[in-house]
Amino acid sequence: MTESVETTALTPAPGTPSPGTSTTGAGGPGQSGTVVRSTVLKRLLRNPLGVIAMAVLLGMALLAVFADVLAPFDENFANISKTLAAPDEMNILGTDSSGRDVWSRLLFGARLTLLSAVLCAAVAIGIGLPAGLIAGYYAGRFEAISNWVVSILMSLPGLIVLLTIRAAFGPSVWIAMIAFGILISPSYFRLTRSAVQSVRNELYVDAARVSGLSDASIIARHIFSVVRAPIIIQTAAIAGVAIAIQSGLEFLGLGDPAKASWGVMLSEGFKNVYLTPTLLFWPAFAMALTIGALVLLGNAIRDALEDGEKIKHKKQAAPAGSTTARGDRVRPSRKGMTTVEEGTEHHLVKVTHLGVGYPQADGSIKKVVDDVSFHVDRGEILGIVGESGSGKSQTAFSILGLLPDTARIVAGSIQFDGNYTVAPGDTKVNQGRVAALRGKRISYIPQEPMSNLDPAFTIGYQLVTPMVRVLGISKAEAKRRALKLLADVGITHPDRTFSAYPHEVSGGMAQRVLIAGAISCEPDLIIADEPTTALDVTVQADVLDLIRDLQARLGVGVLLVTHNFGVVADLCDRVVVMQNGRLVEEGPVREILSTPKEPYTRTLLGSMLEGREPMTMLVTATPNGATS
Ligand SMILES: Nc1ncnc2c1ncn2[C@@H]1O[C@H](COP(=O)(O)OP(=O)(O)OP(=O)(O)O)[C@@H](O)[C@H]1O
Repeated sequence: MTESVETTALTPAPGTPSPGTSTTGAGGPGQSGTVVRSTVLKRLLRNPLGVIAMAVLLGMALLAVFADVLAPFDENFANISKTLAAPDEMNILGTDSSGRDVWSRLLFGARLTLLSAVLCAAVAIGIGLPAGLIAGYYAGRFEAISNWVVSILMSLPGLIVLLTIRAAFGPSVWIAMIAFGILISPSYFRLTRSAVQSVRNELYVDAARVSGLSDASIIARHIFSVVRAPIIIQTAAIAGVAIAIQSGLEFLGLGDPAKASWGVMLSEGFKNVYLTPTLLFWPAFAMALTIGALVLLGNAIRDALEDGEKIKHKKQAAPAGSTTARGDRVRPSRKGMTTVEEGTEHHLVKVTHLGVGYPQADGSIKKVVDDVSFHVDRGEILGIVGESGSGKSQTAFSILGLLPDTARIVAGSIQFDGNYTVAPGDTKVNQGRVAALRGKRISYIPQEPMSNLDPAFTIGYQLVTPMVRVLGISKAEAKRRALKLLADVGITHPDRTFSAYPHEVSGGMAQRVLIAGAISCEPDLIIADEPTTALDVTVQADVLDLIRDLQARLGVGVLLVTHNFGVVADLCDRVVVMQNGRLVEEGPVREILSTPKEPYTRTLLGSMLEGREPMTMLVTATPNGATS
């Protein structure tokens, strides 16, 4: 997830297992090459059909662009003494019933026909793509209204609408194509919206949000990349349909007779089909060639995108971790402490009587966090422990400002470094304030490392981009820092991991990458949500060691969400025990472990000692908070 920057040099912790020993993939031993993605264009050029299609379309485009130069006559120049003439030196494809040169009209017709197809596709994309992106990403009211508009547009009889527009505005091909573009924009809308919906809730999108990226950046970087390919394929098909529709209208005699187009020529040829069949053949041939090339190109692009990956062998990079990980830690001056808002006690994070709830169908609000208070200071690790569904993540997400839209703050407040991100009486987290903190002063280590990395980008890219944006450093500098960070978190071959895609590394290595990203902006607070749950047991200890080591070196505050008291005992200074959304007990870890006061804490501890993980309800809570 987070991708940001570390300016310090970290020394691996004594006792930290040999980096990379527990990982596979890019850093795995014995790997002789790295999987890389060849570009779509290269794959397209290797497909003969793709090359033919591109050549045909390029040829058509060149003929259209240079029509003025290549055409021996004006499109409407008529030699009435030479009608329906056979091909000769002057008129290489003959003349039509008005004595106009067929070759010249084909060239000018190509210009009009291709431009009108481009206009139609541009209008459809211009409306459908942004609307689909917004509706898919934000959902809510915009999506509901868009769905209505789309349904209305789709229920309109297209041909009748076009005929009406022709009657109202005259035989303009441009107006007809704009109207047709609007009529087919729902196809782009629906395509885009469903593609966005499929990734909207991916963890790497949440992770990008946590790393401080704005919605616009997330859409441009993570969401748009998902719809780009289908849009290109669809455009090839739509352009072909636009040519067919436009020519069809003109064939019916609804076009502008003053302009040469393939449709007008078809109509003219049809009238004289018995006298000069070639008049019909040439525009039909040009249309078939162009539409066929568009269809083939769409297929070739689809094949190129589905063509997976190839193995590119390259020299093994020398291990960099051992050397680059060494060095004295120079922690640059931290952002100044902000002023403490009046009437507050200063802590790094202070949660006071927090309540979070979700409105129910009957109008009531179901509280999932109820009257929870705790604080985290710099340099300490606070654990929030509790069984599944006890409200740990909802509490952490309240601090991160990542609660779902439907969630309500029903009570209490949250302060970060003295300033309210949820002020008393607020019903929502102050997104303006939290967005400025996320990725910079608050970072997040997620539960599932793999889902929090965008599969479409290399690990290096995902580390470098936020550094460039947040720290304002050059790409080269960001790359240098990223490589060092990767070495610092115990990755054996930072170079190789840097250029690897997420699917090429193991879960343990991905979690190390995310930890590198989380510390890269020197945050004041790291929120780690079950950071080891998704990992192999053999890797869990490594990752916990790493978090402990980094926390001690950087002096940051850590809020560790876990259901596992073993992890708390291993890592935390203080612990908060939660059950059914309420805080059951709080105190120093040693104290809670040795003399737990509450029965629920004892049960939770008991399950740990028995080696069970308390993932399910252990104790039934009574309404007053007591346990049975
Ligand atoms: N979007 C939502 N709408 C309604 N209820 C929700 C929503 N998200 C979470 N909840 C409820 O909030 C309660 C607390 O959930 P939370 O995710 O904080 O639990 P948790 O202690 O972190 O559990 P886990 O370890 O399984 O993640 C649960 O009962 C859950 O069903």
